[in-house]
Amino acid sequence: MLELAIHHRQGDFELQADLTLGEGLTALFGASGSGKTTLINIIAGLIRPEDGRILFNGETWNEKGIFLPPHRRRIGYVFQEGRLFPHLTVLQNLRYGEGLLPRAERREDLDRIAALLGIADLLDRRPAHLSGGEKQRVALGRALMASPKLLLMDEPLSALDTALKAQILPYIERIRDEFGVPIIYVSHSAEEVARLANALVTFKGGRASAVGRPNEALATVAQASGDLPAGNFIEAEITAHDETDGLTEASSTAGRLILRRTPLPIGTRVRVFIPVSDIVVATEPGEGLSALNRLSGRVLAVDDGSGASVTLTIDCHGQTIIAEVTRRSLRQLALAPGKPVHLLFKTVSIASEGLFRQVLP
Ligand SMILES: Nc1ncnc2c1ncn2[C@@H]1O[C@H](COP(=O)(O)OP(=O)(O)OP(=O)(O)O)[C@@H](O)[C@H]1O
Repeated sequence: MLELAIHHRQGDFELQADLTLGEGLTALFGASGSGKTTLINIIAGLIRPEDGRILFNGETWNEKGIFLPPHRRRIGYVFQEGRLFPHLTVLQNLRYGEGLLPRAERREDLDRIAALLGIADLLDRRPAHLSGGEKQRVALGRALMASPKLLLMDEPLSALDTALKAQILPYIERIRDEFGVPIIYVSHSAEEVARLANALVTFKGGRASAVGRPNEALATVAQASGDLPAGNFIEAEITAHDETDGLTEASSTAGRLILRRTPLPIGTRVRVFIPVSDIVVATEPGEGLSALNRLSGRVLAVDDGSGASVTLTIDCHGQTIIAEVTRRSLRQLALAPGKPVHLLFKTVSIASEGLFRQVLP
């Protein structure tokens, strides 16, 4: 557990962070210049905060009069560009991280890490002869070889194109799921955050705030980042596959979801993305409709903005879902707080890229 109580000024910028970060992957999300890199540099010990307390699993890293230097914090740091040593081979780059540790503390096995990251065939090459994605996988491997207690990743995918990102994301998921090392991950991409994050910290005006319910906050994050349309994230568990119809069923607090057949096994926890624009709101259950997904709930709030459509916040058995209707529908259906409603959407509204596998700590 990482406990932070930090106040730091640099120039005109002030960072305030009072946070407790736990297991799994915590995403730091916020506009450019909002202080994300400053915070992870403070955690890493690369910046000494003006005033602050950092405790990691009970060990004091920073407090008045105490400053544990970076190399004693046992942190793995992966940057935007891999920053590999150009004169060393992949193998030597990997061994470098390990070499920083006393022999007794070396926990990681090079073969296991090289296999996990798919770099076993690259060990003799130098960074100049690697693709961008390969470099980043080696950078991940080098960080892991130092047997870190905490991994910091500052936009590790942002220098890669979409295809390469898709190639690396599963490796980051495996690190998250198989290493048991907490990860703090800076990202501008809602898609990455949706797929990877167990917890979320957002930054506004230099203030870092932990978000209690990441699924709901993710919808806002998605809109802010512009890489996903306005939508809802629902946490669910895969319960059955229907081979005949090519469908997968998942259960969630909100109700049963019918998805397109996914290869993910039964029992897998997923985060499902449903765009706001695909949800139909009805006051009757509705028969003779093709939409397979039907959730029931109650209107919590009506956001009567200025445009032609109105945003509804609906509570579906504890899961908040956002939907949009026209002003005319609002009137005709007499939608108001407290009104019971049914939400319909098609299975095809859930794109396969809108299904994010989760392993929650
Ligand atoms: N050495 C410095 N001296 C003064 N101000 C600085 C210094 N380094 C960064 N800043 C300022 O601190 C603020 C936070 O910067 P930081 O790099 O932490 O933001 P960020 O959220 O990581 O941004 P990005 O997403 O663009 O990487 C910015 O306003 C930046 O201009």
